[in-house]
Parts: sequence; C-alpha cells; structure tokens
Amino acid sequence: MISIKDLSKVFHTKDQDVTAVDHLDLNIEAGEIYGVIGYSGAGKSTFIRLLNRLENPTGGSITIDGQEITSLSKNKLRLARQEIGMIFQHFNLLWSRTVRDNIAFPLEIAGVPKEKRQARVMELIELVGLKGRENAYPSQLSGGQKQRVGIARALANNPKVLLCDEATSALDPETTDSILDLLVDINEKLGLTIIMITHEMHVIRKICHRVAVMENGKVVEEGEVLNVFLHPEQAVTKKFVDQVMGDPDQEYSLALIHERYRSGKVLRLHFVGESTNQALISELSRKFKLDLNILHGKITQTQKGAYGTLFVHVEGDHDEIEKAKTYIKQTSVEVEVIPNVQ
Ligand SMILES: Nc1ncnc2c1ncn2[C@@H]1O[C@H](COP(=O)(O)OP(=O)(O)OP(=O)(O)O)[C@@H](O)[C@H]1O
Repeated sequence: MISIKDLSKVFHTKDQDVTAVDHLDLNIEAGEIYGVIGYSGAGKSTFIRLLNRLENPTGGSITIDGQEITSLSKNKLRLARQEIGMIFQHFNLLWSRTVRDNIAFPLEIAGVPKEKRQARVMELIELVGLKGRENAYPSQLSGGQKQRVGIARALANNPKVLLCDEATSALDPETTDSILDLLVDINEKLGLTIIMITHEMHVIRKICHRVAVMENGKVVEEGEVLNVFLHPEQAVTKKFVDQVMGDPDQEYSLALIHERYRSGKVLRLHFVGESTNQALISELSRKFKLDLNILHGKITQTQKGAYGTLFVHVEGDHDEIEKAKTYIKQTSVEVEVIPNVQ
C-alpha cells in the first residue's frame, strides 16, 4: 500500500544542515494501523509531512497505492491529497466555522455539489459521534470533540490513508482512549490504512498492529507491536516499552526477592498472546505438589493479544519444580528461574 524507499530530508539552515529523515525504508500494508514512535527531534513530524508532501524530500521515493507521490506535478498532487487525510495535535480547525461547515470544507474544495455535501457531512457527523453538535463552533467543544471534527473532516473525501500527527497528545488519558477507540472503529469499518506518529507507547500498545521506532531520522527497530514489546532490541525501544510496563526487575528488586524467599524458587513467567488467558497458575497448583505465590507482575493488552511478566514464588520438591517447569515450557509461556535463590 505504502512503499517508502531511501527517503531523506535535509533542512538547510543558516548555521547548519539538519538531517531530519535519513535514508528511511518502510513498507506499510493496506488496512493496517502503523505506529511510528520516537522522542522529540527524532524526525517523526517531518516523516509524516513527507507522506503527503507538506514537505518535499531531498531524496528517495514514496509510493502510495501505486502512485509515486514524490514525482507528482502540483495539480496531480492536489488530487492525490484527497486520498490522504490528516489529523493534527492541535486540531487545525477553522474557528469561524461551525462543526458542520468545518467538515464540509474539504468537500467544497473538491467541488462536491451542495446537496451531496450536506448528506455526506451528516454521515460523517454520525460516524464520529457528534450528532447534536452540528451547529457548535470549535470554541464550544471539548478537546475530544474537536479531534472528532478533525477526523470527520479528514475522512470527508473518502481517503485511503489517514495520517495522525500526535493526534492525542493534547488530550487527557480518558479522552485519548475514546479517540483511539474511534480510530480502531474507523479502521475496521472502512478498512482505512492509518499511520500514527506519537511519543506515547500507550498509543502504540492500544491500537497499532505494527510499529517503527525512530531515532536520529532513522528507523532503528520495526515489527509487530507484540513482538517489539516482548523482545525490544534497541535501548530507545526498551525505554518506550518501560513507559507502559515499568521495568519489572527494577520495580520488584531482585535483591528484595532474594532476601525474602530463601527457600523454594522464584520464576519469571513471560506471557505472550493467547496464553495469558489460560489459568496457568491454578493449573500448576492442581497438577503438581507445589505452593505457588504470585509476587508481582503486569499484564497488558495489545491489538494482537496480551503480554506481560509475572514473578511467582514456588515452594516444593526439586523434582516437582522441574516437572512444573517442563510443563510450562510446553505452553507458549516462557519461564526463567531467578538466579541465586536457594
Ligand atoms: N523547517 C525546519 N527547518 C530546520 N530544521 C527543522 C525543520 N523542521 C524540523 N527540523 C529539524 O529536524 C529534526 C527533526 O524534527 P521533527 O519535528 O521531524 O522531529 P519530531 O520527532 O517530530 O519531534 P517533535 O515531536 O518535537 O516535533 C529536528 O532536529 C528539527 O529541529
């Protein structure tokens, strides 16, 4: 659906050249919600603005749905942009226009006749849950409602792709979740491809199927969200995962575990995907002569299933513990014995 090859953007400023996007390659499938995460200055905003050519690249190519965006003339670009909706952190609404007229704006520009326009606007208002607020002005709306207007406006011309630039960063956590739910709903209903730029791992965890981690203009890590959560490779990715999960080793210090549990063993169980729903702990205590005690843990939900870590203290015969470990290894749960506990 979207193919990005060797994409670069260098800004020439008075003092220096800044490489905001550095030889970036990426492929995004039709219908997926693709997240791009990175700290401030990583190049995310520049990257997303290159996708609809709000910025022109210094090098490389972008192909969206078979059309090479990077080589389009101005006129053709205007048409191509109707296929690429965009929403912004600060909504970018027209303050002197009502909700209805904000949403109608891109339809006016596209030359859609008045009657068709009105019908389409009502459809969109229904879709984003703003029925009854058609005549309100942006200043009369909450942040979440403003973003709903932004989403409706971005969808007006039936785009194939929706670009979201920090779309929930100005919202409180509850409103963030309701907007993310709306985006998932739209993705499923319309089969829309969504690209999310964010610095919040919560956003990635909650709605994205795949994620790319950006640092210094480059993609340093990429993959399915669940896999990236489970096996983060780069230091920057680990930091983002800790944003959501905390670092279990740090939160429940291993030294403390060693001090408290001088007998038995402490197991660290990694749950991935479906297995998290199995009642593994109660199964273990039923099947083996063991006393099990959950010490600490955190399980979180991603679009492709749950994932998390549990620390469990196990008291019992050496052989029974070994049998239990073998049993766990036959499931999709990964097990590890915390060293130095006698
Ligand atoms: N118009 C510009 N002129 C010069 N430098 C720019 C311009 N736009 C961005 N940059 C520089 O490019 C780099 C990447 O910026 P960009 O805004 O894309 O990063 P970001 O990851 O989106 O961060 P933020 O979330 O803070 O916007 C930064 O060093 C920034 O200063």
